[in-house]
Amino acid sequence: MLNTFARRALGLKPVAATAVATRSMSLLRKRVEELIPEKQEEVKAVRAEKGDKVLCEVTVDQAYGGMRGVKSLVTETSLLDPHEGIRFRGLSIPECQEQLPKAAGGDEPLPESLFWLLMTGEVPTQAEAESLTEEWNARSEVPEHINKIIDSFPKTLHPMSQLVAAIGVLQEGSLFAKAYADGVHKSKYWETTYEDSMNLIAKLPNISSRIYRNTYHNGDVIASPGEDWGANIAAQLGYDSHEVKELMRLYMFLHSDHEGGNASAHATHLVGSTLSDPYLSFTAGVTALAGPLHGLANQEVLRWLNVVIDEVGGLPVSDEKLTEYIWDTLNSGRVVPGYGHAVLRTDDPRYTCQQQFALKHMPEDPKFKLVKQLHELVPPILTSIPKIKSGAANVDAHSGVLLTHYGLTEDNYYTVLFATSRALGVLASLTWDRALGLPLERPKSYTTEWIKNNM
Ligand SMILES: CC(=O)SCCNC(=O)CCNC(=O)[C@H](O)C(C)(C)COP(=O)(O)OP(=O)(O)OC[C@H]1O[C@@H](n2cnc3c(N)ncnc32)[C@H](O)[C@@H]1OP(=O)(O)O
Ligand SMILES: O=C([O-])CC(=O)C(=O)O
Repeated sequence: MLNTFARRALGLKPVAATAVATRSMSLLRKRVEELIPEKQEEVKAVRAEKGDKVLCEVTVDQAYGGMRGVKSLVTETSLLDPHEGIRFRGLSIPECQEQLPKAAGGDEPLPESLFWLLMTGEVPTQAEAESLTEEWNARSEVPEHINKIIDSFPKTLHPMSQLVAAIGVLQEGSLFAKAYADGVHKSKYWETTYEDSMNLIAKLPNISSRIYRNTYHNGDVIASPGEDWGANIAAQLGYDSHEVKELMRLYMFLHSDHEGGNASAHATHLVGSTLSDPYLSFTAGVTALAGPLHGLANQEVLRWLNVVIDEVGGLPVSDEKLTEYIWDTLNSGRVVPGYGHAVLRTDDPRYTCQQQFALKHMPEDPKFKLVKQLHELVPPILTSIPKIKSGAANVDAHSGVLLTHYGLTEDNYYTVLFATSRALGVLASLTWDRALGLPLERPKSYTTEWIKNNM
């Protein structure tokens, strides 16, 4: 059922929300509302005390070099350490796995509990996490005319392009855009940013799974079972087992956020800084994620593995042949997908966490064994090349084989799952951008001519 704000924005008659939805709808928003004045004061005090401190100097090389290492963003939801990996609001991946509420009978954190953590900095109670499950189910309906538009997309259109287009159309329901057009006071921007974010996140399982079922299963769309967010995604893709639901909860938790400088988070933040609404801002993040050096690398990894397997005539493959293939890739001017990182300098803990899932659920899977073998062979080769700063495995080196194991072999769909998860992090951040009144982002650029003449 659409919530009252969304129905109004879509020109539909408001209907009474269920008692459950009304109760739960207030929980997270109420907590965020309580936290905003505290956080605004904190930021004000930090800026007053430390506003003139220097975070870093920027060299000409950094300006040409993709701003690597330039410290110039503030993002509250997570922080990346080059050696330790990501911490979500201070909690490492194992700490989240231990502390965050789970589904009944499950071992992996509910994405709902992670979203609560990202939004508030607090570990939710089981009841708080479950209130989000209820709330997202209550907000999950996609208007029928938008479903029809999604159904009209050709199967040949890349699923990421379908996702961008679908979210672009969903934007007609943006409460932020409407409130802005109606002249809302800037102190209230966060409220409709929050509502749009919640509506968009709630609808993503319906949208993402519809794209999958249309593209690969002749439009045989599966209705939401109304379980938790991760379980709904698994079920609507066509996987009803406990194990795939667990995998989907884990996947959605792991891919959600990676501080503010990665291309999808930064793109969402940048576009959001123009006061573009959450739907349009998120499409910017999705298009960034669709690049092969970023999220699409998970698709590229699976393709790379499949080409290796075809070329060597099946598994297992010897270390010698694999080494030869890695060098062929490098010598032909291509990257080895799933390895290297702009910030991380050791194995990505998201890789390690997925490996633990595989060891528990699918230790004998031949492609998992190939991934493990590559994990031994690729890093020393890459680190033997002086220009490469890290040869370590990143998150994308592993995710595809987990999905493939359970039968989800359509690799050009994988990044849609990544994007669905990434919505949790970047939309939580966007809500805080509005709550803290962050301004338009607009760094200064120079020409080469200027640098030659002035540096
Ligand atoms: C969710 C994510 O986004 S995780 C990352 C997913 N992307 C991939 O797995 C793609 C493969 N990896 C890469 O292309 C890179 O390691 C990136 C894009 C992730 C990081 O790039 P950078 O920060 O520029 O890394 P770095 O400083 O080490 O790059 C220096 C050189 O090494 C190369 N290099 C880095 N990693 C690799 C790799 N895996 N294979 C081959 N070459 C590599 C770069 O292409 C660059 O070459 P160039 O100077 O000729 O352009
Ligand atoms: O941090 C980065 O640059 C890329 C990455 O791993 C992510 O966004 O998940």
